[in-house]
Amino acid sequence: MAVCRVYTTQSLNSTSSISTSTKTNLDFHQKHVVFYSTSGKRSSKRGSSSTTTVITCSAGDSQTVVIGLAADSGCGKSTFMRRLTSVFGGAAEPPRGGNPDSNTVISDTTTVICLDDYHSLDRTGRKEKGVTALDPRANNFDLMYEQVKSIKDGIAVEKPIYNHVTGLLDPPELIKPPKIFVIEGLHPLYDERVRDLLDFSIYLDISNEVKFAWKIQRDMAERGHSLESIKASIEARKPDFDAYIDPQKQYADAVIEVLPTLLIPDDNEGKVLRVRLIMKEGVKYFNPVYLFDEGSTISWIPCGRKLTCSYPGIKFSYGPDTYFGDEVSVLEMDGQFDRLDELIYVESHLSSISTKFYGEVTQQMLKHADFPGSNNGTGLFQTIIGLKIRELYEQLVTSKVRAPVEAKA
Ligand SMILES: Nc1ncnc2c1ncn2[C@@H]1O[C@H](COP(=O)(O)OP(=O)(O)OP(=O)(O)O)[C@@H](O)[C@H]1O
Ligand SMILES: O=C(CO)[C@H](O)[C@H](O)COP(=O)(O)O
Repeated sequence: MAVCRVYTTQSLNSTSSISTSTKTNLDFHQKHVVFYSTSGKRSSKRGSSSTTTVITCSAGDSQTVVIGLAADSGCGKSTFMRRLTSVFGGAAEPPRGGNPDSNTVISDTTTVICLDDYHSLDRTGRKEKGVTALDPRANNFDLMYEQVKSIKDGIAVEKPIYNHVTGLLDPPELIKPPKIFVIEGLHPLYDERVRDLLDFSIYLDISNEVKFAWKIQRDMAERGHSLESIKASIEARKPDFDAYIDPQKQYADAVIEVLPTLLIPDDNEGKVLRVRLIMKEGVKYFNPVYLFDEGSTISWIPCGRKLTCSYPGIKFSYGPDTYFGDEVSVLEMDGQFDRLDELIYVESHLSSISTKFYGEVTQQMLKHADFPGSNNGTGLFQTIIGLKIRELYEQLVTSKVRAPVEAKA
């Protein structure tokens, strides 16, 4: 039996609204049928209005795994996504022939959407109402929930697009259910209904000092912003970041925390990083990585004959802990690698890293040696989480395939 959803999109000036209803037993047999009946004019220009009705159906046999990646802007989400899609193979590109300013990235197996597309207020609308994009009032969580649920149910959706170039809400784009659907952005863990749809979630927790250093590097060097304007933008976002973004980390299955190094006393350069991978215990299909001996508390300096280290060296730590009242395992790396090919030495001492062959972590890291963070724990832990997501996907799919067979027996 097909399950169909009917979307009616209306946009007027700086706001947009999409209403949905679900219908079963409709006589649609194809998997992702999309019917458009458009009344009014579809347009991205301010001051115009448009109405679009879209019906999408699913045959009900989908196996989409949904992953949430939360972080503030400029905290490495895109870099992480490039590492993740690379683990699954194939190139990741924006939708072909679509809006050139689309925020979506698609590969053979994964579709990554940016939750900025659920801003309900455009740039002018936010300014008029005096709210930031981090404020839940500037975002449409009902639609986010409806559409993530549809994709999980195997139903294609017409997702809005927030255009970062113009600051306007553009006409929607068609998103078909992929094998792995990643929702990345400011609020993937904010709304309980959306949170409950996630098969796995990650929060990138970048400390203020490091965030500032990265922002300067990108926005000054690549975007021509002044130091004062970067400082002002970080300060202006801080109250809403503290109120709405940061608290989401308590819900994440894995948190990658990035802090200044402890190896250099009073370091304020922000180049050498202490990175902590905080992994919740008891998450289905996710077994935390460990160093040497599962559950023990370990401190390890790998520098010496097999790993070349210059000042200030490298220190790993591992052990059990609690995080927001939950039991977790924490793997920490402070310092940076001099020679990435020697990472194999470290990899061989890590267990439960979900590789398919010896040295796969090192291979992935070498493949993307030019990505930011490849010489430290950010790149290492993002790569490992990518491999864990691949394993989780494979186990989830296997369990779904087995379930009906077992039920019959
Ligand atoms: N691991 C890292 N080490 C050093 N710098 C990094 C790291 N990750 C990201 N950066 C810096 O931060 C910038 C932003 O990274 P990226 O584009 O991946 O973040 P984002 O969260 O997707 O940003 P936005 O939401 O603004 O698009 C990069 O250009 C780089 O300068
Ligand atoms: O926090 C952000 C997430 O990327 C952006 O600032 C937000 O989406 C608003 O975008 P813009 O600044 O382009 O209007």
